[in-house]
Parts: sequence; structure tokens; C-alpha cells
Amino acid sequence: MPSGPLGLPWIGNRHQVPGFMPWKKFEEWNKKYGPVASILLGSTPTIIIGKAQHAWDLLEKRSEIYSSRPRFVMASEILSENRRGLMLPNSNELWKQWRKMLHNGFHIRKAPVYHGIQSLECKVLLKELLNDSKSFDGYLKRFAASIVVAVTYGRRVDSVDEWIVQENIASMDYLTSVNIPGRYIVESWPWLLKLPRSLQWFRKYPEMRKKKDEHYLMHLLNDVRTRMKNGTCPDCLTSLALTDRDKGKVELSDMQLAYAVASPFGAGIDTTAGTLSVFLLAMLNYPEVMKKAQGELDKVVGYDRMPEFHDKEQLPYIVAVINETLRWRPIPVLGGTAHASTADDEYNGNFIPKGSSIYANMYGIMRDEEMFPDANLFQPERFLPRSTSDTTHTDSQHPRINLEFDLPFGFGRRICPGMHLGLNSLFIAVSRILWAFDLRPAREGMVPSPDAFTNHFNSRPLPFECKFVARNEKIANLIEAEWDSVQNQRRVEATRTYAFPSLQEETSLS
Ligand code: HEM
Repeated sequence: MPSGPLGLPWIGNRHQVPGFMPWKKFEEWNKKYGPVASILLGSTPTIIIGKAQHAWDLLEKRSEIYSSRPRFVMASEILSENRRGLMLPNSNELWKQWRKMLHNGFHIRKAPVYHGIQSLECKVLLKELLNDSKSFDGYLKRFAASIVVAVTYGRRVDSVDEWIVQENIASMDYLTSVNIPGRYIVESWPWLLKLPRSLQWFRKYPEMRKKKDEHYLMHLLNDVRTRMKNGTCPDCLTSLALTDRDKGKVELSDMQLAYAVASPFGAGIDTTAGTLSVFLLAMLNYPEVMKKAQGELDKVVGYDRMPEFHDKEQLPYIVAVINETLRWRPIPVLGGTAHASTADDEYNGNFIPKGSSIYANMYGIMRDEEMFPDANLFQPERFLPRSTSDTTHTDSQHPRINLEFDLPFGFGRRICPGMHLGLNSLFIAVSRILWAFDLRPAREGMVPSPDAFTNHFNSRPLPFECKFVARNEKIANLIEAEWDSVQNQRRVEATRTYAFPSLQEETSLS
């Protein structure tokens, strides 16, 4: 097997994986033992990948054997009775139906269907930031949540305090806090599940959370069902899944369906809002990047209108800023949920046994100095073709480091199905925030630390302050005018029809 730190009998390396930010220890091991290292978590061989090329070689080129998921005792079996597709092995029937449902809803040609809701939510966001920049973090979450809730349940979200957002945050915070390698002993020793139930001390909290999850996810499903009966529900992922089930195209129970459609809700809010928070942190630390990006926007868009999706081609520096944000401080630090292998394999002379868990440690991969020279610096230029006169950075020269950067979204058959929806949300929000505001530290000279992050599976910046100063009066007036103009649309939007394809239509398309 690939080399790695020496462990102990029975527990392997479990005791060496810290509960605090294990991705940093993984990076250290990759530096010491090589870009493909191995450890044992209990009896499970676990491969840690620290360079993109090796992740592409294994998880992408050999995706037929590296696209499963390991066994998740806490996060999947106990917390959801194996109903979350994200944690299911790819051989599972439920996973296949779930993945197809998401692909049909969110693939690249479908993504523009949501431009309308994304633009609307962004106009609301600008007005919120103009009025009250202190609460910006809540507004970023509202923005991300409203888009995801609209495409999933056909409803908008007006405030981050609404129960629908609060329940999701509580549920996801819990899920991501239990889904950290090495944190629970039962993951390494599943035989503990054979103890009498009353002695399984680790069940108490996940089972309490499961009851709450079942309740609110069923409530959301039933709400869509009621509005479908009343004729007041726009087409959305849930209504189409219910229709497909009625036609016999999907074979899922109510509870399975409630969990299946909730996955964008779980996977798309934290990641999008967290990335926007990283973007603000970067702008406060690199004001010269902000100025350069604003220069591009001023040239292409001017002050008489806001940036629109159709401007994207003319805004390569903005796209590079987004790519660099996703690279500089990736939110899914461990590369999302671990992959698992389904056959014995050999790679670069090493044996990788069937049933290994694989972490493409995004934290380390994105800080690989060979691929991203001066990796700790925020340099959007690394994604742009370098002009000969440009001496601001060292080029990576890697052919996949360009404006089409997809590394932050994972690998192979498990690649993020919400990538295009997520990228579009980031584009409209980043371009309009930079167009509208100068971002400044709340207090002169008090720039927030670029290294203070949470210890979550989706690791986001710790709370910091940021001042949003409208760049000029014309822009402030336009934000107000656009806000006024969307008031009516905000109400109508709830009943707008999205052109979601049914499973049947999409299958015939592909
Ligand atoms: C900036 C935004 C986002 C980032 C950085 C991101 C990143 C990721 C990553 C790294 C993975 C793991 C892929 C792997 O296992 O190889 C993933 C999976 C996933 N993402 Fe995203 N994501 C984002 C937005 C979204 C959105 C908006 C949605 C929903 C529409 C979404 C839904 C999912 C789902 C359902 C999975 C699990 C796929 C599976 O297990 O087969 N993501 N994402």
C-alpha cells in the first residue's frame, strides 16, 4: 500500500487523526509520505491524495472503481437510515435514481433556466447589503438558500430567520460535524452496533436529529403536494419527482423521496454562501485585486446598468477571481464526502485494496506549490493566459488551470451535480457586489485574518466584519430602482413555472 504513518494494532492510525482540522494533518502526511499516502482507520484502508493529478488519475480516469462511498455509520446509517444519496454507494438503486434526478435538473444546458431567479435574488441581496452591511453573512445565506429552495420546492426565502433556512442550517451543521474522519469510534469499530441498543451511547444525538429531519423534510414534501393539488405550485425538483413517481418512473417511498429532493438543499447552500464569504475575505486582504476587477466591470458594464449573465464572456478577470476564491480557501476542505473503491487496484507500483476510503484532500491539493505557485497568495491571474509583460505571478502552466476550472467540484461520477447552478450564483453575486460596492474593513487597518476558519466538514471563515460602501450615487440609486422593480416579481416568482424536464424527456434528449 502507499506509505503512511505507522499505526497501532486494532486502531490503526485513528488516534493520530486530530479532531481539529484533520485536513491539515493530511496535508502534512502527503508532504512527508508522498502525494498518495495511506492510513488505517480501524481496519479500513484510507487513501489520502494531496495532488490534483493523482486525484484525476484515480477518481476520474478510473472512476468505474473509485465512485462508491464508504460505510458511514453515524452520518448515514444512524442519522438518516441510508436515505441521503450523497452517502450511498453508486451500486445502490436509490443512488442511481437520485443522481439521474439531479443531473436532469441541473446539468449545464439546464443551468440558464435559473438565471431569472438568481438575478432577482441578487438584486434583493444588493439592497440588503446597501441598507445594513453589518448582517452581510445572513444575507449571503439567504441569497444562496432562496435560490436552492426555489429550484427545489418552488418557494422563495425572504429572511434567513425563516424556519425553512434555520432547520436546514441546524441539520447540515450536525451532519457535517459528525462526518469527519476519525471523530467517532463506531466508524472504525462498527461491531459496537451489536451492543444492546441502550448501551450504544453514540446514538442519542443523531437519533434526536433524525426525528427532526424526518419531520421537516416530510413537511416540505407535503407542502409541495398540497400546492400541486391547489394548482399553486410552480414546477420544481419536488413536484417533478412526485409526478414521475405517480407515472411509475421513480420507485421511492415518501420518506425516501423527501430526503432525495432535499440534497440540493443540504449540499448547495453552505457551499455557495461560504464561498461568497471567502470572496469578501479575499477582497479585504487584497484590495488591489478588487480595484482591478472593478476596472474590468467599469469598462464592460459602466454605471447605467448592473452586470448580467450575458456579460460573462467579456469579464474574464471576474471569472478568474471566482476560480481563485474556490481554490484559495475551498469550503469542502476534504473534497466533499470520501469516495470508496470497489475493486483491488494498483497505482504507481502501490496496491490499493477494494473497500478503501479515498480522500482527495482539497485543502492540500489547492495549496500544492507545484500546481499553484505562491499558493497562499490570492492571485486570480493564475487562471488567465499570461502576457509576456505580466510579472505579477508565476504561472502554473498546467492545462487544467484556466477559466474552465472544475477541480473545486470534485471528481468522476460523483462530481458535484450543482456545479453550474453554483457557479452561476457565484458569478452574478461576485460581479454585482464588486460593481456596486467598495469593500472595506469595518475599522481602519483592521483586516480580518485570512486563516481563521471553522472546524467543519464545510470549513467557512469565522465571523468577521466588512463595510459595503456604494461606489457612487448613481449605483446606489440603481440598486434602489432595481429593488423597486422586483417587488412585484418577488411575489409572482413564487408561481412562475420552471422548465424542469421530466426523467422521460431528458432520457430521450441524451
Ligand atoms: C460553490 C458551490 C459548490 C461547491 C464548491 C461544491 C462542491 C462539491 C464537491 C467538492 C462535491 C464532492 C464531489 C465528489 O465526491 O467528488 C460536491 C458534491 C455534491 N454537490 Fe456540490 N458544490 C457546490 C454547490 C452545489 C449546489 C448549488 C448543489 C445543488 C444543486 C450541489 C449539490 C451537490 C450534491 C448533491 C453532491 C453529491 C454528489 C454525489 O454524491 O453523487 N452542490 N459538491
